[in-house]
Amino acid sequence: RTFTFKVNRELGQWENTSTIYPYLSPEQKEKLLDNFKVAVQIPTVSFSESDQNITALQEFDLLLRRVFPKVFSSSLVRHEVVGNYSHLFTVAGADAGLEPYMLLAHIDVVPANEADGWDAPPFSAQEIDGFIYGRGTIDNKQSVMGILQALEYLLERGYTPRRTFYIGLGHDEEINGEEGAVKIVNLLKSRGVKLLYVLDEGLTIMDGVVDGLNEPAALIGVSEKGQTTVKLSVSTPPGHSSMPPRESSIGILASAVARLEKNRMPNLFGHGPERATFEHLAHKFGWSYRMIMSNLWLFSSLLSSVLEGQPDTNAFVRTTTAVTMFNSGVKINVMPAYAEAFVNFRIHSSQTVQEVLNLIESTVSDKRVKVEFINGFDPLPISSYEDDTFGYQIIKKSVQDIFPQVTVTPGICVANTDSRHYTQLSPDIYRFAPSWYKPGDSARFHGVNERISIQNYEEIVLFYFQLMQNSDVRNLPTLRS
Ligand SMILES: CCCCCCCC/C=C\CCCCCCCC(=O)N[C@@H](CCCCN)C(=O)O
Ligand SMILES: [Zn+2]
Ligand SMILES: [Zn+2]
Repeated sequence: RTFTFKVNRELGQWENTSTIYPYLSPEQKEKLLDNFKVAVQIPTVSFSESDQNITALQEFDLLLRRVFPKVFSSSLVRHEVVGNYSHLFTVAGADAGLEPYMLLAHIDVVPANEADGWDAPPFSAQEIDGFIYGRGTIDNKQSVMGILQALEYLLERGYTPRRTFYIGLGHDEEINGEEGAVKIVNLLKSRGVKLLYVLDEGLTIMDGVVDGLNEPAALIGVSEKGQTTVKLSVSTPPGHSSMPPRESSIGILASAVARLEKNRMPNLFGHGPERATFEHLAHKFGWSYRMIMSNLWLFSSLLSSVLEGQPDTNAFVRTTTAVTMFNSGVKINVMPAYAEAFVNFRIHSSQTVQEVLNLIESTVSDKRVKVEFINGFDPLPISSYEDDTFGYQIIKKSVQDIFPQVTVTPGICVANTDSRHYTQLSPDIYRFAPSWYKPGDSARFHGVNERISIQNYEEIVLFYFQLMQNSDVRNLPTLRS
């Protein structure tokens, strides 16, 4: 098989849309950092589907109104509160004939506990060595604040968009988005809105994460994995611990769970959009890897075994298995009557929920273990990333404008986002925010020491600033043949 390398669209002539140069003055840098820190300091935590910090969500609403006065007063912007704490902004374009697009982000964060080993309190937004530490700094207040800050600066500088766009800020993404994203989608559907493209949180700029790839790469998520959760349970007669049976309910369940962890789901490298990721990156690898990369499918088993060696790259190549809850036992000297475990699977693009359930059954293969389907959905459709795909090319151009040293390539988002609720509004949904992701950073998502560099936050504001202007082109440039 030979590779086709995509011709860079920047070789074509881009339409001029009276661009406001992406620049931040020292005063603006100071202000945007202050705004971002306050946003991180408000603990907008989603604890569970029935427990959110409502006071914090209300405080966040007031913050947005206070720090983005132009956004909230401009005659071009319509603001609506949806589901009590989510926000929908409609920014009116001058040309009603152009199809609108939409930017998404979420306000809520997962819980954080300083005692887990944070270097700074998780809602302090403390600055250490040029980084702001805090829950939400990369998931996903950098996008919430970055988008609105960019719009504020554009409005300050007299910007009037040509193409209408929407901004949707969900307040419950971390607990499924039923009150936020789902209600925003229903509202837009009732208005007959169709979107040219949607951009949400997701993949990032990977730097030094893949062995042999010496340059940074911006991975635009063109799909996201599906997921399913199953409950495994075992019931055995209770009794005195001085006369235990050969196997306890805990032991039987532990063996089943261990079988699932040991027998991972198949490595499906090359069967989903991750194939395109490596095709686009092949020529960027160091010389020792280049032979492997340029004969990718000849060497795919070698490459896929390298990828499955790390948790983040492993998530790229297979359906992952995560045992997340395990409960049993009531007293030291009582044999437990019942043991249960929850296992969360993130489904590779080339598999379905049903196929994963079948594999679970055959791996557990013990009639004493009850396997119950809790919930799940198939992997999301794959958005287009062709040379003539407007959304993908506009995102790519905006990345290249702000990060000229970065290669842009399609990827697959390993986690889920609010954008999965938008499939009826647009076929082209992308998951990406330009935060830098370096070795070790995977542990910061939902983990300890979540942080972003001050410089990176400024780059994010400029990226959205550029994206809003680039989206105003009527058509993509024609490629030279
Ligand atoms: C070739 C390199 C491959 C590297 C691939 C891995 C890179 C991972 C980089 C970033 C991952 C960031 C994911 C950000 C989105 C997080 C969204 C999130 O947390 N979603 C939740 C939704 C929960 C909804 C309630 N069930 C989730 O998926 O759990
Ligand atoms: Zn998120
Ligand atoms: Zn998250």
